[in-house]
Amino acid sequence: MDRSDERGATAPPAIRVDGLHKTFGSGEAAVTAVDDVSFEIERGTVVGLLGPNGAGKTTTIKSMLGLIVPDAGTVEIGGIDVHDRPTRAYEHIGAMLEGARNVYWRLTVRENLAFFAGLGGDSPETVGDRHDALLEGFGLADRADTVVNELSRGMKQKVSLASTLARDVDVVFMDEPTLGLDVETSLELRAEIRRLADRDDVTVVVSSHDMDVIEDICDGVLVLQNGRIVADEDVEALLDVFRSREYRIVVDAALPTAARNRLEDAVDADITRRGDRNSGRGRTTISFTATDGDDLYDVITVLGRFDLPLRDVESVTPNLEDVFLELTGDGADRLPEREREREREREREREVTERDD
Ligand SMILES: Nc1ncnc2c1ncn2[C@@H]1O[C@H](COP(=O)(O)OP(=O)(O)OP(=O)(O)O)[C@@H](O)[C@H]1O
Repeated sequence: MDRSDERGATAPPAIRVDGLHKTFGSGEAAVTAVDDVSFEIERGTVVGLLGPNGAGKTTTIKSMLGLIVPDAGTVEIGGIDVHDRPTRAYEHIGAMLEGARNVYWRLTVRENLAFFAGLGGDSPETVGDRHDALLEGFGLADRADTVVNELSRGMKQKVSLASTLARDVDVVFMDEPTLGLDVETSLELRAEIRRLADRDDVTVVVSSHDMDVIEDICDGVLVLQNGRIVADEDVEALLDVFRSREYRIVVDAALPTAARNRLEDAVDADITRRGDRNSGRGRTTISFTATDGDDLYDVITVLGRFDLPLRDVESVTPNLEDVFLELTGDGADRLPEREREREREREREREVTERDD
């Protein structure tokens, strides 16, 4: 996105990380947690930092926050190098790293907000309106004078996020912001995170294992694996890449063995069959991932050659979790089983629809 100012100069990105490297320990016990990681995050966007356990997410976030000193590489926040000028760089940064544990349970909700604003150097007089708006936005207004200890887990989590935002922040880091919340509270928090970016131009970096949350609120994702970036994409662009590759074709017949063998050879198709084996009738579902532009035509040609009646051809929309698993290879062998389970669900739905027809 072009962030040029009136003089045509381009504003720096909210975050710029270049050549980050961190190894813990030495000799045989050395573990490289982050290995030459570089990326930029634009202002006013929500970006998910994803990766399997041990991929290097926490080390990356802590390096950005100055809590870990990297062996190599630079981090700039709003164009300011955090190593050279830490106080300036961190002036407008908030972090919610340990959920509800980073607020004071013996203080009231409003006292927590005042405390965290004070830590950032804001005086209570100047932040009153901001805090009223936050309390309102998070549905905490009628609990403003309640001691945090007496609140539910979801409310504590909201107080934690509100405290992170209690001072004027431009960039916010969040680690598993919705972990352990009920569905309704999770949705409220997600909406609030989205509003922060859309309305207040705040940049949000979210680390989460919940792909549903990431798909819901993030503009982009950074996927780490073994300390390296394996994807740095817009969520929609990433889904599009996979969307055009997954196909499912249903034919109203059982497949002859020769056809089955051809399809397995040609596109490594996953073939499931329902119906009466003896009569040869039934329905067969052929799922496959196209690796080049001809694969779909090849499959259709084989089906045509065997005179198999086509019932349905669809391109499958994967969700972010499928994409993540495929990118990281984490649980890759679970994919066919997940796909089969979804196909069984769809089959049940079709049967119900057909019965109703
Ligand atoms: N202080 C440390 N000393 C030694 N090794 C460490 C230290 N911190 C992290 N590591 C190692 O570095 C690697 C990356 O860890 P990191 O915590 O950054 O991963 P992560 O992606 O945040 O994982 P998780 O999702 O499990 O929190 C892991 O192999 C971890 O064991």
